[in-house]
Amino acid sequence: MTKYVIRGGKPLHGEIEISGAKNAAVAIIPAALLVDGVCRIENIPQISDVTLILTILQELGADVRTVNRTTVDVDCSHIRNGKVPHELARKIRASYYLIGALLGRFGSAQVPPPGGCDFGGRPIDQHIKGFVAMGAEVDVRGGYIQARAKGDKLVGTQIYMDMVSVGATMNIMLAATLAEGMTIIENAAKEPHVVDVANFLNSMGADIMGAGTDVIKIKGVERLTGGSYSIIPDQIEAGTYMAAAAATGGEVLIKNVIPKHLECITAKLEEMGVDVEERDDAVVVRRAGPLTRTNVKTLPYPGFPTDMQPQVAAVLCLAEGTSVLTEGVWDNRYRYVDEFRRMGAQIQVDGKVAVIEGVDHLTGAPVRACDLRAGAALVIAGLAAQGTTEIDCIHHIERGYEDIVRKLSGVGADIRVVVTPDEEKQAQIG
Ligand SMILES: CC(=O)N[C@H]1[C@@H](OP(=O)(O)OP(=O)(O)OC[C@H]2O[C@@H](n3ccc(=O)[nH]c3=O)[C@H](O)[C@@H]2O)O[C@H](CO)[C@@H](O)[C@@H]1O
Ligand SMILES: C=C(OP(=O)(O)O)C(=O)O
Repeated sequence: MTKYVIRGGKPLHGEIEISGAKNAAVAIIPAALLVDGVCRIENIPQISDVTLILTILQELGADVRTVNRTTVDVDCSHIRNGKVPHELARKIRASYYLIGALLGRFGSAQVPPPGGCDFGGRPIDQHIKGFVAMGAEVDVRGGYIQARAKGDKLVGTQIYMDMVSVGATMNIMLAATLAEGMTIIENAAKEPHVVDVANFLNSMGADIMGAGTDVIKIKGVERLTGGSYSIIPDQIEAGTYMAAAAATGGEVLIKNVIPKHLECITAKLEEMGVDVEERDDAVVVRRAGPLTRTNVKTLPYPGFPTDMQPQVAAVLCLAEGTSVLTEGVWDNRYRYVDEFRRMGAQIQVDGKVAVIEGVDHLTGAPVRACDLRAGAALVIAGLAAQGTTEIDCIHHIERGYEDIVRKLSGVGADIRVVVTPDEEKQAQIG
């Protein structure tokens, strides 16, 4: 088994460079399926979710060429509309974007239900409602979501989302790009990655207006041709390192960010006594004094992101006083709390509300990452804790953080990857 071993208690000092956004990349790569030409995609994060989604595109016949560490050329001119393989699709949530993209390009799609972090249910009824409104028939047969346009093409229409859904907004946008006429998404999600996907599609020849507001208008076009596009920096990766600096103390310059995207996180850290200085494309996070309690509720953008909820919980565990954390997006995103308790955290959970009693210090312990951000939160807790923390199931963390060990070591953290002898032996045997 591969673990992270962290000897905590060291304030972080130095600089960290943020990679491209996971949640934009895993939608932009499937969006390339709509393009009849070469898309050069830059600032791609090196994470396992990206590798997987690129592999799925290759299985569908896309030509994927690595240009350099963060750039790929994706040519989907000659793709087939095959079934998306189960074993790949079920490993990630973002495989659901293949439904919108293939349906938009070919008028039909066969994609297994998605995977991703387990927060209770992760329904896709709003995605399906959108496809159906545009003239598709959708059912589940033989373990596949089967979607087919009744006519030759999908037809634009007005779609009112029952709740703000990032995934459904982007999936409908993908399906509508090559549809006939105008699609209007009302009550659309406004996340930075929604805007990024719209900008990517527009740069390839789409006609999308209003991304970043709650009404998005997509005028269908005949064809998308190639181009080049650079993915935005990862808001959540940046927020995670901001939380790490807040929890450990010290001073960290976090580079290659869009400070506007971080304001929801910055505001909460400042309430907790952390100093955040905004620069053009960087933030400096400093903490010298004690952390103070606050309340946090996760909400769709520009609210506090649910993908930062476990990481901010790690900081609140060390804040003086009682903090109330409310999860406003998912039913069950507190599965990590038992692992925090192993480190001495005092947290009570009742439904969507967690009450956190700050403690003077956490202590290192063997813990397990149950999902991506829960794993990142354990890293933060381990960095701040006294003693040694061993985190297993780190494959969850590697779905979404490029080079986390190198980046943290670069700011003075004592964190190592340890492969247990059993695994080493297996690797030698081949
Ligand atoms: C609003 C929000 O913060 N969404 C996050 C969510 O997006 P993701 O796309 O996974 O989730 P959604 O935004 O779609 O879900 C938001 C809420 O809507 C509900 N829902 C969603 C779709 C649907 O068809 N039916 C339905 O009921 C969900 O149960 C959830 O309560 O995880 C992504 C990856 O971690 C993040 O990048 C997104 O920022
Ligand atoms: C939950 C996340 O990812 P996914 O939806 O891909 O599981 C995340 O990015 O925080």
